[in-house]
Amino acid sequence: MPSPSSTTTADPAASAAPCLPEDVRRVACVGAGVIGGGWAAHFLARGYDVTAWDPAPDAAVRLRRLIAAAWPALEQLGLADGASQDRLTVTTTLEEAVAEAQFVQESAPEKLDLKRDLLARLDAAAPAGTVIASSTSGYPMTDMQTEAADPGRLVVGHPFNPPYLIPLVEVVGGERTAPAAVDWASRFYAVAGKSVITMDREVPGFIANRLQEALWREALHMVASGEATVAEIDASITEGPGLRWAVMGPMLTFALAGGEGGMAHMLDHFGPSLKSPWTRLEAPELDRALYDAVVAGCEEAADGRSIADLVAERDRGVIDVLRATGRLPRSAEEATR
Ligand SMILES: NC(=O)C1=CN([C@@H]2O[C@H](COP(=O)(O)OP(=O)(O)OC[C@H]3O[C@@H](n4cnc5c(N)ncnc54)[C@H](O)[C@@H]3O)[C@@H](O)[C@H]2O)C=CC1
Ligand SMILES: C[N+](C)(C)CC(=O)CC(=O)[O-]
Repeated sequence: MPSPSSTTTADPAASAAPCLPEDVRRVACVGAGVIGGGWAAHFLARGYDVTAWDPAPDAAVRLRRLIAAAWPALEQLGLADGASQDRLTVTTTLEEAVAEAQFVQESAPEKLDLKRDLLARLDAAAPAGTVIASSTSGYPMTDMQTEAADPGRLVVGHPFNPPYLIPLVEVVGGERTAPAAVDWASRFYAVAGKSVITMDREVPGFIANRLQEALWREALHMVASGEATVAEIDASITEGPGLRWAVMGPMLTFALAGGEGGMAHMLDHFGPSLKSPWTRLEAPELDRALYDAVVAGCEEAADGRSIADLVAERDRGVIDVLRATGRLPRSAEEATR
């Protein structure tokens, strides 16, 4: 859990927020599907009180089921003192959910008009100054903050699925966001156990999603043109570059492709031959045939495993990778060293 308020000093950069990031105790999660539920699980495991609201009639049941399914993985990661699924309150109105929130994470469907209206409602209902973050996977905050009375406190806090296991969150403001709100959110996420990349401008697609989109575009293109199957695309990453990327990003990985000469030799050696792939890449048409091929390919790849089976398998695998790469202690003995 974050340290108590007496150990922190006032920070003028965050003076608009009602409390310091280290002092947050109550977080609201608005929208409680895959990502909102994942955020709720993360914040509960970190010892926060969580209030959640979602308009779907079965939302509370779904949310509690998602958190219960995530909890074994979270126990392996190590729960904060006092962390409990019982610290979740599912409210019947949005206003109740955010009334006492010290931070709000919005994870509603990716529809621009919906986000605009919802962020304005959250802004009207949340305590003055409380920072409100959107999980959007691509809308610039400038486009979402248009209806809010206090757009200065609205930021993007883009997570990766599942937010309770993948450390990264990308933080960026919009044209009308106060820089102090971006700083506050970045600090809060770090206190709450996330790895934070803070952008100083609205990068289209943020950073990680922009990279994923390039890969995904090519994957779809290859399926559409019959160049590769869904299974081959997945295996090409899990049996190939994906193994390296958990250890070292694409830049340092390719620096090693240059041997002793590092990136300079890699560029001298391969640069001219790499230019042709960059210039021939094009976006595929997501037509019915491609849609069906990708869905059927994924069903075949799942080979009878349910979504719940795959979630559990992914969670176990990610925890193993976090351990193997030293991001988590490898054993109970190492944890106490
Ligand atoms: N699924 C993913 O891998 C990722 C999604 N995101 C972003 O997270 C956000 C949520 O996406 P998912 O959780 O995947 O969607 P989802 O469809 O699983 O969940 C959305 C939830 O929002 C609720 N909802 C509908 N209308 C609402 C409203 N007016 N106010 C509040 N809640 C409402 C729905 O009942 C549903 O439970 C989107 O902005 C998405 O781009 C970000 C990172 C990864
Ligand atoms: C598919 N997606 C664009 C919604 C994915 C993300 O935004 C991040 C992730 O979890 O990979």
